[in-house]
Amino acid sequence: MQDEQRIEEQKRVDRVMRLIREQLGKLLQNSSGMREDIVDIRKNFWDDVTLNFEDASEAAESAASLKQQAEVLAEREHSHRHASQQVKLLRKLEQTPYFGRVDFIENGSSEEERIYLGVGSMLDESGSNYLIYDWRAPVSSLYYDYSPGPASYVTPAGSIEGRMTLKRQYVIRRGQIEGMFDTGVTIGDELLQEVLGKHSDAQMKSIVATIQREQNQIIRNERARLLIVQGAAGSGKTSAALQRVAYLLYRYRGSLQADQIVLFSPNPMFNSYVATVLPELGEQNMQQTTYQQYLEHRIGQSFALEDPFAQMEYTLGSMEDPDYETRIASIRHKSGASFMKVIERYVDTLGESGLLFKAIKFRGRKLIAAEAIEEHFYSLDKSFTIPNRFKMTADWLLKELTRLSKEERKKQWVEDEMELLDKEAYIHAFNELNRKERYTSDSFDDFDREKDVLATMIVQERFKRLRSRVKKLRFVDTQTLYLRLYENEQAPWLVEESRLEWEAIRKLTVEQLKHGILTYEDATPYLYMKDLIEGFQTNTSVRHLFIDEAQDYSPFQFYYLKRVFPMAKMTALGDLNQSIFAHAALGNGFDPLGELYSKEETETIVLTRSYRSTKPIVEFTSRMIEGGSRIVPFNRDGDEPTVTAVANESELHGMIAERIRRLQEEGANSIAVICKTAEESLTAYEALERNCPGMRLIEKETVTFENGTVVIPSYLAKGVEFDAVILYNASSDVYGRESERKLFYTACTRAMHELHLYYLLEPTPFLTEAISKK
Ligand SMILES: Nc1ncnc2c1ncn2[C@@H]1O[C@H](COP(=O)(O)OP(=O)(O)OP(=O)(O)O)[C@@H](O)[C@H]1O
Repeated sequence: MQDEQRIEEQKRVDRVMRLIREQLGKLLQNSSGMREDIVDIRKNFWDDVTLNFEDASEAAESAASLKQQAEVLAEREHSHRHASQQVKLLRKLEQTPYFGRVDFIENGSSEEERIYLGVGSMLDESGSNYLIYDWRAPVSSLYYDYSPGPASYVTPAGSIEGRMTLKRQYVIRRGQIEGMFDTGVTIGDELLQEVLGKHSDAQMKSIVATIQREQNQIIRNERARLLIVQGAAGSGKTSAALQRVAYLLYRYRGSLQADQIVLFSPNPMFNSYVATVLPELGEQNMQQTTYQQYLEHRIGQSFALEDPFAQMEYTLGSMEDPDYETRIASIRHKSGASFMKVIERYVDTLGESGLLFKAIKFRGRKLIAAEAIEEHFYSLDKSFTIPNRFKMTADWLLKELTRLSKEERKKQWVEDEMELLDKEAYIHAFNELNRKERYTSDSFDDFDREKDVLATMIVQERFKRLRSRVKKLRFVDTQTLYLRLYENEQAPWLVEESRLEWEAIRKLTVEQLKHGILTYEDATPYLYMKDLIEGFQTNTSVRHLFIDEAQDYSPFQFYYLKRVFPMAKMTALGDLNQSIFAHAALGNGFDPLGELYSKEETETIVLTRSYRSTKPIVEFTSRMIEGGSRIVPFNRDGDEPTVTAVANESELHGMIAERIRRLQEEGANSIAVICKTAEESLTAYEALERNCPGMRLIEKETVTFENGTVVIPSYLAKGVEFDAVILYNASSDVYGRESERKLFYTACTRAMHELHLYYLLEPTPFLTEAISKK
């Protein structure tokens, strides 16, 4: 029976493959014709357009002819784009036409429908029956949400109820069925086993064939304005996020473009790690960025901006610094909503007085004094908001500049520069006068007029920069304004900041700012203040914001992102057990995030199954954290993690090098030696590199994620995974503080198949706990 079914199924695959090839052949032929057409139209564009501007009606006809020709071109180009997308899809289907099937009988019908699922839809010869359904089609959710029995799916027209009689999975490669499973409750454990058991790839993979039910809830959620996903390490948060992007692009095709979706990821290397998932699904990539890149773009050169990794290095390795406790308190303090209120109170007072302006200078002279700008600003009606008053002040300044530029033309420096002008400039002046018809047959002062034009040109050119600076509101001294926020200990906006540590925080911040340093914890408050003053620079074209590793963002940062992207729905994916930033230690998890939108607009999905690591690894790492028993390992077997005590550093390096050699022999594609900090990583790399050829050191600037053997600081390993993880030094003096528990856990959970830990003297208490709780 099994064999018969397989033969039947193979016959269907053969038929579909034949059709794919036929359709592909036709499309390729048509699209090459289309391409020739386009090239032809472009080449002969002007030949086929009749241009005549003799009178108004001829001109109108010419415009119509031009428009028509442009439309033909646009239409051909559109068809060509569509055809080449179709070609791409068929080529993918040619590899694996489909991966699943469900048989479904709708209530009230006697007909059993067979639904085959693939990465895209395909119709039969008649054009009216689906041979393959796109995995994102409404009916396809049956496959992800149900096992055989009563089942339903939602269409735009309502819910369809019925009965699923079969759910089948296929492994098809190059047109041959290599495996076939009829599945029960979950989607093919066999297939999932196979997928998860493989060695890692330098790129994240699409999980389309094995999406789990709870992941499907994330992917297809359309209601929530804010979707919060709290998921255990390796539970597929990032995977589900990327599938969700593909789903949204399909669901809202025609109205949603890939560049209206932005993914905020933890570091630039992560961008390269996930870059192929969407193209693999036949979609264009969304925009990818990091919070730091956004900050850099906004803050520019005005400060020496610290990045989150430098902050992390400090919090992990500078305990000896006398300011350490103050800095940690400062990071925590500036991350919360109460500090936002401080900034708001401060900006409120600036509406009355206290704004700082910069004089507009030109050639070393003050053209407009700071006092004059201040006077103008505060003379404006106070019922206007500060940003509006700035806009009005800028308009006034631009008018002033126009007036001043006229005076400037008479200055000696303009004469001097005129003498240095070349022939082209004179010709330009002549043409300009001609254009304005200033030359008349009886004019006798042409020379003076030419000089005037040249002087205007020179001054205008030099004033361009001034005008552009005014338009960008560069006449406001936001840097010093931010310093003023802290300078006065009695300031009214600080009334509630009476906590003991505040005085120390205030002094430390003044010190940093005076040195031109803007720490990571100050960057968002600074931008918030700047935007409250100058007006928010919002981005209204972005419709979906994805925030991966959401536990690393402070409530302040979330609030800020919401303001910057007011039209976007937000999907925040995180794991509170991996909160490694000092600002996250506030103990209230994602609660502040839930306050961003109303309860009706917010949904939370919890993922507890972990897919990345083998069962022994998940069981081992879960014992390191509170509530770890709630994490359910996927049933995949493997070796127990090893814990090795070493006597000294030279033994440590010898044993790790030997371990790497063995792992490489066994065929591991990716091996990571995970260290706590960048500093420790460098030490490890220098000691190991000689005995481990090809080993690479990953630093915060690294932008590509590749297979191989690497040494990597724990915080950069976030979000990625490796076949084998070697935890470089799990001693108690490295991971001894409670605040380092989650960092240690994050590092260990990067392992897919093997985990090996080493320590000197005494193991970290987290490790002792994991061993003793067994
Ligand atoms: N449904 C699935 N089918 C196949 N593989 C899956 C599935 N869900 C997750 N995985 C695999 O599990 C691994 C972990 O997934 P992912 O990186 O998305 O998890 P995560 O929750 O973002 O992890 P972390 O928070 O630890 O970084 C990946 O290799 C991914 O391909």
